[in-house]
Amino acid sequence: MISVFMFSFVYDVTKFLEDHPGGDDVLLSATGKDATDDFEDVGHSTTAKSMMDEFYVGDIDASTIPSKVEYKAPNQAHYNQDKTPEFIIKILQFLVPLVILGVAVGIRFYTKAL
Ligand code: HEM
Repeated sequence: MISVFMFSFVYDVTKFLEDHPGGDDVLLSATGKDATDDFEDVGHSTTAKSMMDEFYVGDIDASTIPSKVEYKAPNQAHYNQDKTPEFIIKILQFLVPLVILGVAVGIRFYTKAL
């Protein structure tokens, strides 16, 4: 049985797969999850909605729906891949441009003097 869950009801769409105007792939990908939003997003006609009675097999037992699990970011320190202490990186970020600038000014000064 290929069933989709919508509006707190279960529908068996096994026999409808080949006849569904939207194709069988959308029904198959909606199987085993709440397809209410997918169904609503398509903007199914009232004819489509009345057809659903044909495929109704039962109500969803609300007690079996898992409560929504909120994502919690793992509580771990920032991973420093190259193991270089952060303060050295900060000093280098400041020093490297200064050194480049110094070398550039030095070259300019030296070539001008010649
Ligand atoms: C028992 C459940 C369903 C029935 C009876 C049904 C029926 C229909 C019907 C009659 C149409 C033709 C257009 C219309 O009259 O609205 C249609 C189109 C469509 N349906 Fe369903 N449908 C069902 C479930 C679903 C689900 C769960 C999805 C998505 C996961 C879906 C996706 C689509 C798509 C993408 C179209 C094509 C829309 C278009 O080309 O404009 N349907 N369906």
